[in-house]
Amino acid sequence: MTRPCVLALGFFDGVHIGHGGLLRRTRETADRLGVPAAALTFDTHPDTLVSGHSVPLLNTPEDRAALMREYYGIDEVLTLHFDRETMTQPWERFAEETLLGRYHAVHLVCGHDFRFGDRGAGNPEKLAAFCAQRGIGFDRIDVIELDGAPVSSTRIRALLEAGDMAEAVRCLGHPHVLTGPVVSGRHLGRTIGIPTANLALPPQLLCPRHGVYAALACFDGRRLPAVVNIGSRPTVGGTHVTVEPWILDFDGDLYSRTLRLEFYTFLRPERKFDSLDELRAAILHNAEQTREFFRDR
Ligand SMILES: Cc1cc2nc3c(=O)[nH]c(=O)nc-3n(C[C@H](O)[C@H](O)[C@H](O)COP(=O)(O)O)c2cc1C
Ligand SMILES: Nc1ncnc2c1ncn2[C@@H]1O[C@H](COP(=O)(O)OP(=O)(O)OP(=O)(O)O)[C@@H](O)[C@H]1O
Repeated sequence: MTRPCVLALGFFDGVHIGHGGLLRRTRETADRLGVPAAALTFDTHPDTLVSGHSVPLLNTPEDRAALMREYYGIDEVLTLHFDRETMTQPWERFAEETLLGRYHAVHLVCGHDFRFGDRGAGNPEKLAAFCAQRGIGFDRIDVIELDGAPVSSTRIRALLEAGDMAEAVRCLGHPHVLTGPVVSGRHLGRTIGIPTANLALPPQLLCPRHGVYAALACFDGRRLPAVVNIGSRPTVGGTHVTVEPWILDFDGDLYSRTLRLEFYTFLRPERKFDSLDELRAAILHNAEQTREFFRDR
């Protein structure tokens, strides 16, 4: 960032409705000050280094940035490298050198529980005092709850692992997004009249519960209903997990193209069927459910 900006602070995995309050305030303040609205995120989830366990993420960095732009009009998403040095930096130094020095923030926005710097010593109260001393604007956004509990990336990860896509979508405020290149499958789908595109699941991403979902497939400015299987395809002896959409009302080649899937609801768990005929009948039924789901939307 080379110009002054209003800067939202956090990681923003999922870009959920809790983040939304903060990002909306960032956009409004930027408009008032006549500067760009920016959001900070990291290339690695801080908890991966802090706790030593990798955090399976809801979005790739590209999708995270796209969602912040699309839904909240954020102009610039700043992805900072997170390593041991970032983790052990005293909070004042991070605020001074990175937020103000490198990114030229003239106004900072963070959430109620934002922690940063060595041992998480930086918090909204300290940041408010730091900003007041330097004549920098500051907002701390109150927690946003749904059904009596805070919305968080952790809550949404648990919902996806349990297959509760519809509830995850309520917390997100938009469909769950997965974007990736279309890779080659075994071309068995075509032989049962169900051509599917295979999407490679980026390695750091969380895999939702194995099963069948109603989604929209987005490519070339089109948005078409798709019925998607996530799983290892036990009926045909699959070995690894794939994300396989059957894009309804589409006939064409998508190999090596980039496809964005927008997931809305879970239809059923993945199963090992006794025959390909049974599998085919189940998929046709799921396709009908998907058409029905999107009929009035
Ligand atoms: C909507 C949908 C639902 C599916 N459900 C299952 C399932 O429950 N069990 C299973 O073993 N495979 C399931 N599959 C995967 C199929 O076995 C797979 O699409 C087919 O074998 C083609 O694989 P290929 O792309 O490698 O050619 C499903 C696929 C789709 C598109
Ligand atoms: N429900 C919420 N209401 C208001 N602000 C939120 C909410 N959830 C997160 N924030 C704020 O949004 C920013 C980004 O949040 P961040 O992605 O770091 O956490 P999170 O969504 O709570 O995820 P986690 O579950 O990993 O803690 C932070 O400043 C955080 O305080």
